[in-house]
Amino acid sequence: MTTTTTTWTMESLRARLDARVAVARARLHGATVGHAGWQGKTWRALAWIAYRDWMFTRAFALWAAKHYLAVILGAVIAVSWWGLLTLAEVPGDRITGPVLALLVFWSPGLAVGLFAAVAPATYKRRRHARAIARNWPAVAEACNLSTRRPDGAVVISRLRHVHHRPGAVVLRIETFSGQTPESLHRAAPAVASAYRAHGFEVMPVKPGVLDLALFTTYRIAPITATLPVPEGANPDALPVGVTRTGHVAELVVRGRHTLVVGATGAGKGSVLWSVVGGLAPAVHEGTVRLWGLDLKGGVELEMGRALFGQVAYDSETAVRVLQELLAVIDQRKAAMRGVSRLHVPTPAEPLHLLVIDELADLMAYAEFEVRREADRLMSKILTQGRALGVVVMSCVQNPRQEAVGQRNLYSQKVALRLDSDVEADMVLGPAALQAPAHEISRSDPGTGYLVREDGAPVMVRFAYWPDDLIRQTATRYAAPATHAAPAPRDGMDAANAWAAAGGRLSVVDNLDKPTNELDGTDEKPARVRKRSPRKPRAPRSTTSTASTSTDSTGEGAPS
Ligand SMILES: Nc1ncnc2c1ncn2[C@@H]1O[C@H](COP(=O)(O)OP(=O)(O)OP(=O)(O)O)[C@@H](O)[C@H]1O
Repeated sequence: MTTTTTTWTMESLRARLDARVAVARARLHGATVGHAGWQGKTWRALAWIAYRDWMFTRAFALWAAKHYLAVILGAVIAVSWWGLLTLAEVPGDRITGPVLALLVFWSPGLAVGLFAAVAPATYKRRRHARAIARNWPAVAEACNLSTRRPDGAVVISRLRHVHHRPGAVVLRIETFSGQTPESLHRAAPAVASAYRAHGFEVMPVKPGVLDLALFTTYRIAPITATLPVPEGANPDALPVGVTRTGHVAELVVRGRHTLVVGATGAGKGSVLWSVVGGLAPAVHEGTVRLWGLDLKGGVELEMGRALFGQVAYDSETAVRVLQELLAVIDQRKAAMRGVSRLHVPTPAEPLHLLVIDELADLMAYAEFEVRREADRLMSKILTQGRALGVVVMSCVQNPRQEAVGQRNLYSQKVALRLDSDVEADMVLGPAALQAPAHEISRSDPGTGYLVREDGAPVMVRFAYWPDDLIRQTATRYAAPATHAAPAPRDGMDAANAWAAAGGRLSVVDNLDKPTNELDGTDEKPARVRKRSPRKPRAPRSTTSTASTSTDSTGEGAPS
């Protein structure tokens, strides 16, 4: 009881102290550099001078500490010289000579100080790089990047150079003869830990040489998307955000199924719209055709409805959409047999991308019959569609088996913030070690790990797509009428977008049609059987899909 009271008191004291310090800092800031007008400008100028002065003094002091003999010798010579001149009462100037002597000994330190004052950031980076290089032999030995030759000499992997990128310091490391590149990969976590990095990324440069990026920050600053341009809409390298090294993060859409997993509020919308919005110019051009399933009643997709050919907002329609997509696969199979092994999108034969927002609504929470049919169709699409130009991007909150039974059929994964390490492991498998998605902060929505086919995870901050931008993109790049234009709905975004885009399909044409019906489609709607009382089920070991085909290339036989 006493302990609780003490803890509470200590905590409340600390909180009050923190609050007071924060208020005092804010006041000081407001009264000095944050002040508007000439007073603020004067304070800012003084702060600038003080900082440069501090950098000069610090750099010189560090140099002097290292070269203390030169410093002492210079001081002794200068003082002695001046003393002798004074004692001997030599007429004339007694200062210039001793000062020049001092400068001769101290000039390297003064030059370093001047450099630090003029370019403080570069100075700091260089010092950091030198410290890393200095520690490298010890780190390399401790991380098993060394070997002892028969003559007793110790050979370590060579650190070619160290350079800085925004948020990261990159070590270029070279193998010694007899060492495999895999050993460098294996040692990467230990090296990152030795340098107290927030994370790491391994990028092969050429045989035997790789770049090891050590992250100096855990966060990637948020970015907001802008209206996409046609040059960017490349399904082979679609820009979707930024990496921790400040590079543009690119997602391969063609030939890959993508699974996006993230807890609620993790930013799945950012991934979805980065892909859909990024591809919008290609959609408009006709080389990409979008299909959408949004069983949350269209809350997400309706905003950019004009970009989609077909959408389904309920599970029965979703099954029909899946059947139509499977029909595309069957047609393509016949057309491509013996001609090509990877579909090349053209306006006549576009890349079909099925976007599913909340996969669990279809695969786990729908009626049993619907679930079973959806599971069968999805398995076929996932195993056969990839090379035929039919790819899937599924977003889901819960990565557990019943929700994403086919997760092994997705060739690349995006793990946004997850609730536990078990979930990270479930989604990413062995890559979870390098991609702790459960450690992503709640305050960083849109941040996640992209794990491509090669299994190497890259931390990415996906671009944020505000609602207005989505509407604007849908208006500017609406899908062609041949992509089964949406039937305008009263008061809904798609209708507005479509009308603004020129309404290539007249409202009247569509009035009597169900929203997502294809023109000229003579397919019958999916037969959804009424649910009968369920018999007690025998326990299942695994779902049929996962057990029959785990071929990550997606070319295995359908279940
Ligand atoms: N890339 C981003 N940068 C900054 N903020 C973002 C980003 N992505 C999302 N957010 C913020 O996080 C909020 C939640 O994002 P979003 O709706 O996409 O999450 P979600 O994973 O789809 O959640 P749910 O599964 O509950 O629908 C957004 O309203 C937005 O404020």
